[in-house]
Amino acid sequence: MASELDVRARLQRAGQEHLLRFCAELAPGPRAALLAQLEPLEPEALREHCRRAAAACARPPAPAPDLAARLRPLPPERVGSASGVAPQTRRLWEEEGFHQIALNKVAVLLLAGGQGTRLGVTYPKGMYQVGLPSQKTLYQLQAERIRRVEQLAGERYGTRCTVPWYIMTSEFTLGPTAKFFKEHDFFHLDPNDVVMFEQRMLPAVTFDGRAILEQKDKVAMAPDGNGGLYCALADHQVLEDMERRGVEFVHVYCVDNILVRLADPVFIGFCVLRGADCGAKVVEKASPEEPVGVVCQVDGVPQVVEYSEISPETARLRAPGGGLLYNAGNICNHFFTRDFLQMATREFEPLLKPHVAVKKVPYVDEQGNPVKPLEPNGIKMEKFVFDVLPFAKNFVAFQVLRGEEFSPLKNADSAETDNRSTARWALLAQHHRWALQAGAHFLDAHGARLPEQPSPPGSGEPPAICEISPLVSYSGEGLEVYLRGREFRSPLILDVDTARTLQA
Ligand SMILES: CC(=O)N[C@H]1[C@@H](OP(=O)(O)O)O[C@H](CO)[C@@H](O)[C@@H]1O
Repeated sequence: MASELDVRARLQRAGQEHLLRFCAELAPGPRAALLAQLEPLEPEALREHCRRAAAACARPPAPAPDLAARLRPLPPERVGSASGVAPQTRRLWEEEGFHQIALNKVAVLLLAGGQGTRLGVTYPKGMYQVGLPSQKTLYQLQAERIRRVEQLAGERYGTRCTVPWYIMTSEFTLGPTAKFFKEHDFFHLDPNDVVMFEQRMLPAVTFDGRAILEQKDKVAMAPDGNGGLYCALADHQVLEDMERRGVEFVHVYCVDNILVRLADPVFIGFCVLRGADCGAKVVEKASPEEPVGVVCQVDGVPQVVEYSEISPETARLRAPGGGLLYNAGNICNHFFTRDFLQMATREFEPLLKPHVAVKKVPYVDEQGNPVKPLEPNGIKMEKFVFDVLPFAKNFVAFQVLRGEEFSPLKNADSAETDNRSTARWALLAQHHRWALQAGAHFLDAHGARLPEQPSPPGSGEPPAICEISPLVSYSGEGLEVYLRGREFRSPLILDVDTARTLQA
């Protein structure tokens, strides 16, 4: 363990010695904890971090004034579409994706280091359940989709295959996530194929460049953003693990989208056949104000411009056809080749510019009293996972249908959108649609037929409740054998056992 003297000398070099101002009065335990927290902070990096934060704060807030003039939509040749192509083309992409999965060349990587502040929970978002009849959590849905996609690929190619699941956590989420997976027996995945690793934390900084003490014995730290991925991959030799397993293609996604298609064979196949090193799934933006990044070009180079960094005027611009000019909403589903990730960790990461978020950060005042600020007082610096896109040699975007693939859980129920109810409805509406397409009919409690029009996205609870286990169907496939021409009382939970009974 580092001595106080040692840590003090390092902090002096970083210009952050004030972090030890209560050290003398701390009991041995808390003092050791504080020193342990401070020890890993590299003096030069800490100095630079605090300087950058203060400098960024001194500039006028985003968006950059000249951004609008440098922005263009992506050229159509860079964009593929899951729904707008001939079925045989889609099948070709899907087949290629399954083939790569069957060859054990595909992994999924979950970004799960966030704190769920907007959602208002103190535990990792993946442990949240939105009130489905099955009470499954986001983690369970994701685990089951992995199992199903492995099964589908395995059946097609007569092999047993594995899609390893890499999970990037943070100091906040690693402990509870690991415990949750153990308690749930890794949702019947092989624990060797679930690899958790931790992203780094960075101190929150005041507007004048001083790292903030949250308690006398604790620095206010925040995860370094989902772009912390690249440092974390290097810190924990994750790419070496991928190489050992023969993984070539990685589907990176964020935890909160209840409809996420893990290792989506169509997306993977599209990217592989296009020879892409880097890809992003997009949906049509729901409105100019929707808080999603836009995939576009800046100075002719593909990039995501985050919702917090585009001006409302630019977001509202219309294309000649009447739709939004910047319509490609980023759903935080990315494709990377392992080679590209290798270069990202070695070469591109140091070039990524951190983004600034001004936040209310609890602190201790000069007397050591804890203060909960009412106004923003601190800066958190984050890197974004998509900021490596401009380095891609061959970037492609892939447009998918919102109702099939995107319903994020961001907010508490008091918000109008992207909350627990909208996520639950999106999944139930999708499964209702799949069941109708497979020829099912639904009855109410009195035995009367329920309406058979699939409800449009965003229209609340579907007329019949039907939840289909991802272990039974990944994207609506294979349901006819259980459902065609049959009547079911709502609610129907089509899990593996029910499916077996129906088939018999
Ligand atoms: C840094 C980053 O990845 N931001 C993403 C991410 O936003 P958050 O508000 O950070 O959850 O997910 C959005 C989709 O849900 C996507 O549109 C956006 O660009």
